[in-house]
Amino acid sequence: MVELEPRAFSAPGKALLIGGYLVLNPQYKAFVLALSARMHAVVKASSRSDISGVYLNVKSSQFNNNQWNYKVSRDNGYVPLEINDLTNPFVEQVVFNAFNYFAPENLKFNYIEIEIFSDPAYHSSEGSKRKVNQFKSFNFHEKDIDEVNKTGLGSSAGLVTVLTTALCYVLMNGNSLDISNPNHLKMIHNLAQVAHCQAQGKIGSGFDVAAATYGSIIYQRFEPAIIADLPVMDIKDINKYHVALKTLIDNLDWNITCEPVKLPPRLKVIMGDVHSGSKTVKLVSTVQKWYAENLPRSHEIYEEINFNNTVAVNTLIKLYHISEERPDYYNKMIDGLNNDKNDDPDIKVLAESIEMIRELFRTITQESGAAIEPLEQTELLNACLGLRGVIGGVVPGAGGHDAISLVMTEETNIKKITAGNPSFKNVTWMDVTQEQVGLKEENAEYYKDLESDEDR
Ligand SMILES: Nc1ncnc2c1ncn2[C@@H]1O[C@H](COP(=O)(O)OP(=O)(O)O)[C@@H](O)[C@H]1O
Ligand SMILES: C[C@@](O)(CCOP(=O)(O)OP(=O)(O)O)CC(=O)O
Repeated sequence: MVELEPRAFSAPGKALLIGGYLVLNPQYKAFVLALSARMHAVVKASSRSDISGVYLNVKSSQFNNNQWNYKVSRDNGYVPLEINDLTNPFVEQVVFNAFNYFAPENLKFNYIEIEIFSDPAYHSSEGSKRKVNQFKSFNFHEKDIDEVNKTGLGSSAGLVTVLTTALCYVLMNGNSLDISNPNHLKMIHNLAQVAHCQAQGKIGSGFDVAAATYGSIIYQRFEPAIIADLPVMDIKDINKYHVALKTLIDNLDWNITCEPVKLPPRLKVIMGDVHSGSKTVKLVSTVQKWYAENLPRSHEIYEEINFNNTVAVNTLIKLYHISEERPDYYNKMIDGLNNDKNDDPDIKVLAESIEMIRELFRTITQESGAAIEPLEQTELLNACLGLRGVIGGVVPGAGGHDAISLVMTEETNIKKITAGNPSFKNVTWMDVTQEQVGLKEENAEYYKDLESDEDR
Protein backbone atom coordinates (compact mmCIF):
# COMPACT_ATOMS: atom_id res chain seq x y z
CA MET A 1 0.00 0.00 0.00
CA VAL A 2 1.45 3.35 -1.06
CA GLU A 3 0.51 6.29 1.11
CA LEU A 4 0.37 9.93 0.20
CA GLU A 5 1.99 12.28 2.69
CA PRO A 6 -0.79 13.91 4.80
CA ARG A 7 -1.26 17.64 4.26
CA ALA A 8 -3.48 20.25 5.88
CA PHE A 9 -4.95 23.52 4.63
CA SER A 10 -7.00 26.28 6.17
CA ALA A 11 -9.06 29.15 4.74
CA PRO A 12 -10.53 32.20 6.50
CA GLY A 13 -14.05 33.47 7.10
CA LYS A 14 -15.10 36.91 5.86
CA ALA A 15 -16.87 40.18 6.49
CA LEU A 16 -18.00 42.24 3.51
CA LEU A 17 -17.28 45.56 5.15
CA ILE A 18 -18.08 47.77 2.17
CA GLY A 19 -19.98 46.88 -0.99
CA GLY A 20 -22.99 44.77 0.06
CA TYR A 21 -25.58 44.30 -2.76
CA LEU A 22 -23.61 46.49 -5.18
CA VAL A 23 -20.93 43.77 -5.40
CA LEU A 24 -23.48 41.59 -7.21
CA ASN A 25 -22.87 43.87 -10.19
CA PRO A 26 -19.41 43.39 -11.81
CA GLN A 27 -19.02 47.14 -12.24
CA TYR A 28 -18.82 47.90 -8.48
CA LYS A 29 -15.86 47.27 -6.18
CA ALA A 30 -16.17 45.86 -2.66
CA PHE A 31 -13.85 45.74 0.37
CA VAL A 32 -13.78 42.28 1.93
CA LEU A 33 -11.93 41.47 5.12
CA ALA A 34 -10.74 37.96 5.80
CA LEU A 35 -11.18 37.00 9.44
CA SER A 36 -9.05 35.06 11.87
CA ALA A 37 -11.68 32.26 12.08
CA ARG A 38 -10.65 29.45 9.72
CA MET A 39 -11.97 26.24 8.23
CA HIS A 40 -9.44 23.42 8.03
CA ALA A 41 -9.02 20.21 6.05
CA VAL A 42 -6.49 17.49 6.84
CA VAL A 43 -6.12 15.05 3.97
CA LYS A 44 -4.51 11.65 3.62
CA ALA A 45 -4.77 9.07 0.86
CA SER A 46 -3.46 5.68 -0.04
CA SER A 47 -3.55 3.24 -2.91
CA ARG A 48 -5.67 0.21 -2.07
CA SER A 49 -6.01 -2.85 -4.26
CA ASP A 50 -8.81 -4.33 -2.10
CA ILE A 51 -11.38 -1.76 -3.24
CA SER A 52 -12.66 -1.01 -6.70
CA GLY A 53 -12.95 2.58 -7.87
CA VAL A 54 -12.42 5.50 -5.50
CA TYR A 55 -13.62 5.73 -1.92
CA LEU A 56 -13.74 9.05 -0.07
CA ASN A 57 -14.45 9.65 3.60
CA VAL A 58 -15.12 13.22 4.80
CA LYS A 59 -15.25 13.43 8.56
CA SER A 60 -16.43 16.31 10.73
CA SER A 61 -16.12 14.83 14.19
CA GLN A 62 -16.80 18.20 15.87
CA PHE A 63 -20.44 17.85 14.88
CA ASN A 64 -21.83 14.70 16.47
CA ASN A 65 -19.20 12.70 14.60
CA ASN A 66 -20.81 13.57 11.26
CA GLN A 67 -19.26 11.85 8.30
CA TRP A 68 -20.00 11.31 4.65
CA ASN A 69 -18.71 8.29 2.72
CA TYR A 70 -18.65 8.47 -1.04
CA LYS A 71 -17.98 6.11 -3.90
CA VAL A 72 -16.80 7.96 -6.97
CA SER A 73 -16.49 6.47 -10.42
CA ARG A 74 -15.88 7.69 -13.93
CA ASP A 75 -18.79 5.60 -15.25
CA ASN A 76 -21.12 7.66 -13.12
CA GLY A 77 -19.76 11.04 -14.31
CA TYR A 78 -17.95 11.31 -10.97
CA VAL A 79 -21.25 12.09 -9.26
CA PRO A 80 -20.43 11.08 -5.67
CA LEU A 81 -22.69 8.39 -4.20
CA GLU A 82 -23.04 8.62 -0.43
CA ILE A 83 -23.32 5.08 0.84
CA ASN A 84 -25.78 5.94 3.65
CA ASP A 85 -27.83 8.42 1.58
CA LEU A 86 -26.59 11.35 3.66
CA THR A 87 -26.36 14.74 2.00
CA ASN A 88 -23.94 17.62 2.22
CA PRO A 89 -24.31 19.64 -0.99
CA PHE A 90 -21.09 21.57 -0.44
CA VAL A 91 -18.99 18.43 -0.11
CA GLU A 92 -20.79 16.76 -3.03
CA GLN A 93 -20.24 19.64 -5.44
CA VAL A 94 -16.56 19.94 -4.53
CA VAL A 95 -16.06 16.23 -5.17
CA PHE A 96 -18.05 16.35 -8.42
CA ASN A 97 -16.12 19.30 -9.84
CA ALA A 98 -12.65 18.36 -8.66
CA PHE A 99 -12.98 14.87 -10.14
CA ASN A 100 -14.51 16.11 -13.39
CA TYR A 101 -11.77 18.71 -13.74
CA PHE A 102 -8.95 16.15 -13.45
CA ALA A 103 -11.07 13.30 -14.91
CA PRO A 104 -8.62 10.64 -13.69
CA GLU A 105 -8.70 7.37 -15.62
CA ASN A 106 -6.97 5.41 -12.89
CA LEU A 107 -6.36 7.26 -9.70
CA LYS A 108 -3.20 6.14 -7.92
CA PHE A 109 -4.54 7.10 -4.50
CA ASN A 110 -8.03 5.62 -4.47
CA TYR A 111 -8.74 5.67 -0.72
CA ILE A 112 -9.05 9.27 0.46
CA GLU A 113 -9.76 10.53 3.98
CA ILE A 114 -10.39 14.19 4.77
CA GLU A 115 -10.99 15.58 8.24
CA ILE A 116 -12.73 18.93 8.54
CA PHE A 117 -12.30 21.33 11.45
CA SER A 118 -14.13 24.61 12.07
CA ASP A 119 -12.67 27.30 14.32
CA PRO A 120 -14.92 28.14 17.29
CA ALA A 121 -16.20 31.52 16.02
CA TYR A 122 -18.23 30.03 13.13
CA HIS A 123 -20.85 28.56 15.44
CA SER A 124 -22.60 29.33 18.67
CA SER A 125 -20.61 27.66 21.46
CA GLU A 126 -23.78 26.77 23.39
CA GLY A 127 -23.68 23.18 24.64
CA SER A 128 -20.25 22.51 23.13
CA LYS A 129 -17.08 21.15 24.72
CA ARG A 130 -13.70 22.63 23.93
CA LYS A 131 -10.95 20.23 22.85
CA VAL A 132 -7.40 21.45 22.55
CA ASN A 133 -3.82 20.48 21.97
CA GLN A 134 -0.67 22.53 22.03
CA PHE A 135 -1.50 24.10 18.65
CA LYS A 136 -5.25 24.14 18.03
CA SER A 137 -8.53 24.59 19.84
CA PHE A 138 -11.94 23.47 18.54
CA ASN A 139 -15.49 23.20 19.89
CA PHE A 140 -17.18 19.80 19.84
CA HIS A 141 -20.98 19.70 19.62
CA GLU A 142 -23.47 16.95 20.33
CA LYS A 143 -25.64 18.13 17.43
CA ASP A 144 -25.26 17.59 13.67
CA ILE A 145 -23.67 20.32 11.55
CA ASP A 146 -27.05 21.53 10.26
CA GLU A 147 -28.50 21.85 13.76
CA VAL A 148 -25.85 24.05 15.34
CA ASN A 149 -26.48 27.84 15.07
CA LYS A 150 -24.12 29.67 12.72
CA THR A 151 -22.65 33.12 13.30
CA GLY A 152 -22.52 33.91 9.56
CA LEU A 153 -18.78 34.10 8.96
CA GLY A 154 -18.93 31.99 5.80
CA SER A 155 -18.28 28.39 6.86
CA SER A 156 -19.40 26.94 3.54
CA ALA A 157 -17.06 29.13 1.45
CA GLY A 158 -14.12 28.19 3.68
CA LEU A 159 -15.13 24.54 3.63
CA VAL A 160 -15.43 24.43 -0.15
CA THR A 161 -12.06 26.15 -0.57
CA VAL A 162 -10.09 23.83 1.75
CA LEU A 163 -11.84 20.71 0.45
CA THR A 164 -11.10 21.70 -3.14
CA THR A 165 -7.46 22.24 -2.19
CA ALA A 166 -7.26 18.87 -0.43
CA LEU A 167 -8.74 17.04 -3.43
CA CYS A 168 -6.53 18.89 -5.93
CA TYR A 169 -3.54 17.65 -3.94
CA VAL A 170 -4.71 14.04 -4.17
CA LEU A 171 -5.87 14.26 -7.78
CA MET A 172 -2.55 15.74 -8.84
CA ASN A 173 -1.15 12.44 -7.61
CA GLY A 174 1.06 13.81 -4.91
CA ASN A 175 3.47 16.54 -4.16
CA SER A 176 3.06 18.96 -6.97
CA LEU A 177 0.30 21.16 -5.49
CA ASP A 178 1.81 24.43 -4.34
CA ILE A 179 -0.60 27.03 -3.00
CA SER A 180 2.03 29.75 -3.32
CA ASN A 181 1.90 29.22 -7.09
CA PRO A 182 -0.60 31.77 -8.52
CA ASN A 183 -1.79 29.32 -11.17
CA HIS A 184 -2.58 26.67 -8.59
CA LEU A 185 -4.37 29.25 -6.45
CA LYS A 186 -6.41 30.40 -9.44
CA MET A 187 -7.38 26.78 -10.21
CA ILE A 188 -8.50 26.26 -6.60
CA HIS A 189 -10.40 29.57 -6.54
CA ASN A 190 -12.22 28.94 -9.81
CA LEU A 191 -13.13 25.35 -8.92
CA ALA A 192 -14.31 26.41 -5.47
CA GLN A 193 -16.50 29.19 -6.96
CA VAL A 194 -18.18 26.72 -9.32
CA ALA A 195 -18.79 24.18 -6.53
CA HIS A 196 -20.08 26.84 -4.11
CA CYS A 197 -22.55 28.28 -6.64
CA GLN A 198 -23.82 24.81 -7.57
CA ALA A 199 -24.21 23.78 -3.92
CA GLN A 200 -26.08 26.98 -3.05
CA GLY A 201 -28.25 26.70 -6.15
CA LYS A 202 -27.57 30.38 -6.88
CA ILE A 203 -24.78 32.47 -8.28
CA GLY A 204 -23.90 35.03 -5.60
CA SER A 205 -21.09 37.52 -6.00
CA GLY A 206 -18.48 35.00 -4.80
CA PHE A 207 -16.77 37.47 -2.47
CA ASP A 208 -16.72 34.84 0.29
CA VAL A 209 -14.87 32.20 -1.76
CA ALA A 210 -12.53 34.93 -3.07
CA ALA A 211 -11.67 35.97 0.51
CA ALA A 212 -11.27 32.34 1.59
CA THR A 213 -8.69 31.95 -1.19
CA TYR A 214 -7.00 35.35 -1.43
CA GLY A 215 -7.57 36.85 2.05
CA SER A 216 -8.49 40.52 2.58
CA ILE A 217 -9.16 42.01 -0.83
CA ILE A 218 -10.77 44.63 -2.98
CA TYR A 219 -13.13 42.47 -4.99
CA GLN A 220 -15.04 42.73 -8.25
CA ARG A 221 -17.08 39.77 -9.30
CA PHE A 222 -17.21 37.58 -12.44
CA GLU A 223 -20.16 37.62 -14.83
CA PRO A 224 -22.63 35.05 -13.44
CA ALA A 225 -23.22 33.66 -16.96
CA ILE A 226 -19.80 32.01 -17.06
CA ILE A 227 -20.94 29.54 -14.41
CA ALA A 228 -24.61 29.41 -15.44
CA ASP A 229 -23.52 28.37 -18.96
CA LEU A 230 -21.81 25.15 -17.82
CA PRO A 231 -23.62 22.14 -19.33
CA VAL A 232 -25.36 19.68 -17.02
CA MET A 233 -23.63 16.35 -16.57
CA ASP A 234 -24.64 13.89 -19.26
CA ILE A 235 -23.62 10.36 -18.22
CA LYS A 236 -23.60 9.31 -21.88
CA ASP A 237 -21.01 11.96 -22.71
CA ILE A 238 -19.08 12.83 -19.56
CA ASN A 239 -16.32 14.42 -21.58
CA LYS A 240 -18.62 17.33 -22.43
CA TYR A 241 -18.72 18.59 -18.83
CA HIS A 242 -15.00 17.94 -18.42
CA VAL A 243 -14.09 19.99 -21.50
CA ALA A 244 -16.40 22.87 -20.56
CA LEU A 245 -15.12 22.89 -16.97
CA LYS A 246 -11.46 22.75 -18.05
CA THR A 247 -12.03 25.69 -20.40
CA LEU A 248 -13.83 27.66 -17.68
CA ILE A 249 -11.19 26.98 -15.01
CA ASP A 250 -8.00 27.23 -17.10
CA ASN A 251 -8.63 29.29 -20.20
CA LEU A 252 -11.40 31.79 -19.61
CA ASP A 253 -10.57 35.24 -18.29
CA TRP A 254 -12.92 35.64 -15.31
CA ASN A 255 -12.23 39.35 -15.29
CA ILE A 256 -12.35 39.55 -11.49
CA THR A 257 -10.47 41.88 -9.17
CA CYS A 258 -8.87 40.31 -6.08
CA GLU A 259 -6.41 42.98 -4.95
CA PRO A 260 -4.86 42.35 -1.53
CA VAL A 261 -5.63 45.08 1.01
CA LYS A 262 -4.71 45.74 4.61
CA LEU A 263 -6.43 47.76 7.25
CA PRO A 264 -4.18 50.65 8.31
CA PRO A 265 -1.98 49.66 11.26
CA ARG A 266 -3.26 50.12 14.81
CA LEU A 267 -6.81 49.71 13.52
CA LYS A 268 -8.82 46.53 13.92
CA VAL A 269 -12.22 45.14 13.12
CA ILE A 270 -14.32 43.60 15.87
CA MET A 271 -17.48 41.61 15.22
CA GLY A 272 -20.47 41.76 17.55
CA ASP A 273 -22.84 38.79 17.45
CA VAL A 274 -26.46 39.68 18.15
CA HIS A 275 -27.55 36.01 18.29
CA SER A 276 -29.98 36.30 15.47
CA GLY A 277 -29.14 36.06 11.76
CA SER A 278 -30.87 36.84 8.49
CA LYS A 279 -31.80 35.04 5.32
CA THR A 280 -29.46 36.49 2.70
CA VAL A 281 -31.36 35.02 -0.26
CA LYS A 282 -34.65 36.63 0.79
CA LEU A 283 -32.99 39.99 1.45
CA VAL A 284 -31.26 39.94 -1.93
CA SER A 285 -34.42 39.08 -3.87
CA THR A 286 -36.41 41.81 -2.06
CA VAL A 287 -33.74 44.41 -2.81
CA GLN A 288 -33.50 43.32 -6.45
CA LYS A 289 -37.27 43.66 -6.85
CA TRP A 290 -37.18 47.14 -5.29
CA TYR A 291 -34.28 48.07 -7.61
CA ALA A 292 -36.10 46.93 -10.75
CA GLU A 293 -39.34 48.67 -9.79
CA ASN A 294 -37.74 51.98 -8.84
CA LEU A 295 -35.48 52.79 -11.75
CA PRO A 296 -33.89 55.21 -12.44
CA ARG A 297 -33.96 56.47 -8.82
CA SER A 298 -32.76 53.12 -7.42
CA HIS A 299 -29.78 53.31 -9.77
CA GLU A 300 -29.03 56.82 -8.53
CA ILE A 301 -29.08 55.55 -4.93
CA TYR A 302 -26.67 52.75 -5.89
CA GLU A 303 -24.40 55.28 -7.59
CA GLU A 304 -24.44 57.40 -4.44
CA ILE A 305 -23.62 54.36 -2.30
CA ASN A 306 -20.83 53.52 -4.72
CA PHE A 307 -19.45 57.05 -4.45
CA ASN A 308 -19.28 56.70 -0.67
CA ASN A 309 -17.93 53.13 -0.89
CA THR A 310 -15.10 54.45 -3.06
CA VAL A 311 -14.38 57.32 -0.65
CA ALA A 312 -14.30 54.91 2.32
CA VAL A 313 -12.00 52.42 0.58
CA ASN A 314 -9.68 55.10 -0.80
CA THR A 315 -9.45 56.72 2.63
CA LEU A 316 -8.51 53.40 4.24
CA ILE A 317 -5.79 53.02 1.60
CA LYS A 318 -4.68 56.64 2.12
CA LEU A 319 -4.43 56.09 5.88
CA TYR A 320 -2.25 53.04 5.23
CA HIS A 321 0.08 55.15 3.09
CA ILE A 322 0.19 57.93 5.70
CA SER A 323 1.18 55.34 8.33
CA GLU A 324 4.15 54.36 6.17
CA GLU A 325 5.20 57.79 4.95
CA ARG A 326 4.54 59.88 8.08
CA PRO A 327 4.54 57.39 10.96
CA ASP A 328 4.88 60.05 13.70
CA TYR A 329 1.91 61.98 12.39
CA TYR A 330 -0.07 58.77 12.00
CA ASN A 331 0.72 57.53 15.48
CA LYS A 332 -0.34 60.89 16.96
CA MET A 333 -3.61 60.61 15.08
CA ILE A 334 -4.32 57.13 16.50
CA ASP A 335 -3.26 58.31 19.98
CA GLY A 336 -5.73 61.18 19.50
CA LEU A 337 -8.52 58.71 18.70
CA ASN A 338 -7.68 56.78 21.85
CA ASN A 339 -8.06 60.05 23.75
CA ASP A 340 -11.41 60.82 22.12
CA LYS A 341 -10.09 63.40 19.66
CA ASN A 342 -11.73 62.52 16.31
CA ASP A 343 -10.64 65.69 14.51
CA ASP A 344 -8.24 64.30 11.89
CA PRO A 345 -9.65 65.21 8.43
CA ASP A 346 -9.09 61.73 6.92
CA ILE A 347 -10.65 59.93 9.87
CA LYS A 348 -13.60 62.32 9.56
CA VAL A 349 -13.97 61.56 5.86
CA LEU A 350 -13.85 57.82 6.60
CA ALA A 351 -16.42 58.06 9.39
CA GLU A 352 -18.74 60.28 7.34
CA SER A 353 -18.62 58.07 4.25
CA ILE A 354 -19.55 55.02 6.35
CA GLU A 355 -22.41 57.04 7.87
CA MET A 356 -23.63 58.01 4.39
CA ILE A 357 -23.55 54.36 3.23
CA ARG A 358 -25.64 53.38 6.25
CA GLU A 359 -28.10 56.21 5.66
CA LEU A 360 -28.62 55.19 2.03
CA PHE A 361 -29.16 51.55 3.06
CA ARG A 362 -31.69 52.74 5.63
CA THR A 363 -33.54 54.46 2.78
CA ILE A 364 -33.56 51.16 0.85
CA THR A 365 -34.67 49.38 4.03
CA GLN A 366 -37.65 51.72 4.35
CA GLU A 367 -38.63 51.62 0.71
CA SER A 368 -38.12 47.94 -0.03
CA GLY A 369 -39.06 46.35 3.28
CA ALA A 370 -35.78 44.36 3.22
CA ALA A 371 -34.38 44.91 6.71
CA ILE A 372 -30.78 45.71 5.68
CA GLU A 373 -30.31 47.99 8.67
CA PRO A 374 -33.18 47.27 11.04
CA LEU A 375 -33.90 49.68 13.91
CA GLU A 376 -32.25 47.51 16.61
CA GLN A 377 -29.02 47.48 14.59
CA THR A 378 -29.21 51.25 13.97
CA GLU A 379 -29.50 51.81 17.72
CA LEU A 380 -26.65 49.42 18.47
CA LEU A 381 -24.35 50.90 15.82
CA ASN A 382 -25.11 54.44 16.98
CA ALA A 383 -24.31 53.46 20.57
CA CYS A 384 -21.00 52.00 19.32
CA LEU A 385 -20.13 55.27 17.57
CA GLY A 386 -20.27 56.99 20.96
CA LEU A 387 -17.45 54.78 22.26
CA ARG A 388 -13.94 56.15 22.49
CA GLY A 389 -11.66 54.69 19.77
CA VAL A 390 -14.49 53.51 17.49
CA ILE A 391 -14.41 55.07 13.99
CA GLY A 392 -17.37 53.41 12.30
CA GLY A 393 -19.56 50.37 12.11
CA VAL A 394 -21.87 48.54 9.72
CA VAL A 395 -23.99 45.44 9.45
CA PRO A 396 -21.71 43.77 6.89
CA GLY A 397 -22.72 41.81 3.80
CA ALA A 398 -26.44 41.58 3.27
CA GLY A 399 -27.07 43.32 6.61
CA GLY A 400 -30.08 42.37 8.72
CA HIS A 401 -29.63 40.77 12.10
CA ASP A 402 -26.18 39.32 11.36
CA ALA A 403 -23.17 40.19 13.51
CA ILE A 404 -22.10 43.85 13.26
CA SER A 405 -18.55 44.93 12.25
CA LEU A 406 -16.81 47.85 13.95
CA VAL A 407 -13.60 49.59 12.91
CA MET A 408 -11.70 50.80 15.96
CA THR A 409 -8.21 51.41 17.28
CA GLU A 410 -6.14 48.40 18.28
CA GLU A 411 -6.01 49.68 21.87
CA THR A 412 -9.80 49.81 22.27
CA ASN A 413 -10.93 47.13 24.69
CA ILE A 414 -14.52 46.81 23.55
CA LYS A 415 -15.47 44.11 26.06
CA LYS A 416 -14.28 46.25 28.94
CA ILE A 417 -15.80 49.57 27.89
CA THR A 418 -19.23 48.10 27.15
CA ALA A 419 -19.48 45.75 30.16
CA GLY A 420 -22.58 46.42 32.23
CA ASN A 421 -23.88 49.07 29.79
CA PRO A 422 -27.52 48.22 28.92
CA SER A 423 -27.14 49.49 25.33
CA PHE A 424 -24.89 46.52 24.66
CA LYS A 425 -26.72 43.83 26.62
CA ASN A 426 -27.71 41.86 23.49
CA VAL A 427 -24.31 41.78 21.84
CA THR A 428 -21.46 39.33 22.34
CA TRP A 429 -18.07 40.56 21.14
CA MET A 430 -16.50 37.78 19.11
CA ASP A 431 -12.89 36.63 19.39
CA VAL A 432 -12.11 37.29 15.77
CA THR A 433 -10.28 40.03 14.01
CA GLN A 434 -9.16 40.78 10.47
CA GLU A 435 -6.43 38.82 8.72
CA GLN A 436 -4.52 39.34 5.50
CA VAL A 437 -3.89 35.79 4.44
CA GLY A 438 -6.33 33.57 2.57
CA LEU A 439 -5.67 29.90 1.89
CA LYS A 440 -2.81 28.65 4.05
CA GLU A 441 -0.81 25.44 4.36
CA GLU A 442 -0.98 24.04 7.88
CA ASN A 443 0.97 21.31 9.64
CA ALA A 444 -1.07 18.09 9.46
CA GLU A 445 0.45 16.95 12.77
CA TYR A 446 -1.11 19.88 14.64
CA TYR A 447 -4.61 18.38 14.53
CA LYS A 448 -3.77 15.20 16.41
CA ASP A 449 -4.53 14.25 20.01
CA LEU A 450 -7.13 16.91 20.75
CA GLU A 451 -8.19 16.50 24.36
CA SER A 452 -10.98 17.89 26.43
CA ASP A 453 -10.06 21.17 28.13
CA GLU A 454 -10.83 19.76 31.56
CA ASP A 455 -8.61 16.70 31.12
CA ARG A 456 -5.49 18.74 30.64
N1 LIG B 1 -17.46 21.76 9.75
C1 LIG B 1 -18.24 21.42 8.74
N2 LIG B 1 -18.33 20.13 8.35
C2 LIG B 1 -19.11 19.78 7.32
N3 LIG B 1 -19.90 20.62 6.64
C3 LIG B 1 -19.87 21.91 6.99
C4 LIG B 1 -19.04 22.38 8.05
N4 LIG B 1 -19.24 23.71 8.17
C5 LIG B 1 -20.13 24.07 7.24
N5 LIG B 1 -20.52 22.99 6.51
C6 LIG B 1 -21.50 22.98 5.41
O1 LIG B 1 -21.84 24.31 5.11
C7 LIG B 1 -23.24 24.53 5.38
C8 LIG B 1 -23.43 25.93 5.95
O2 LIG B 1 -23.29 26.83 4.92
P1 LIG B 1 -24.11 28.20 4.85
O3 LIG B 1 -25.54 27.94 5.17
O4 LIG B 1 -23.76 28.85 3.55
O5 LIG B 1 -23.51 29.00 6.07
P2 LIG B 1 -22.32 30.02 6.16
O6 LIG B 1 -22.96 31.38 6.11
O7 LIG B 1 -21.62 29.77 7.48
O8 LIG B 1 -21.45 29.72 4.99
C9 LIG B 1 -23.62 23.42 6.34
O9 LIG B 1 -25.00 23.12 6.23
C10 LIG B 1 -22.76 22.26 5.84
O10 LIG B 1 -23.32 21.67 4.68
C1 LIG C 1 -25.91 40.87 -0.42
C2 LIG C 1 -24.56 40.31 -0.86
O1 LIG C 1 -23.87 41.34 -1.57
C3 LIG C 1 -23.67 39.99 0.33
C4 LIG C 1 -24.10 38.89 1.25
O2 LIG C 1 -23.14 38.83 2.27
P1 LIG C 1 -23.27 37.96 3.60
O3 LIG C 1 -21.95 38.09 4.30
O4 LIG C 1 -24.46 38.40 4.37
O5 LIG C 1 -23.42 36.53 2.95
P2 LIG C 1 -23.87 35.09 3.48
O6 LIG C 1 -22.75 34.56 4.29
O7 LIG C 1 -24.08 34.33 2.19
O8 LIG C 1 -25.15 35.31 4.26
C5 LIG C 1 -24.80 39.09 -1.74
C6 LIG C 1 -23.53 38.59 -2.43
O9 LIG C 1 -22.55 39.32 -2.51
O10 LIG C 1 -23.55 37.46 -2.97
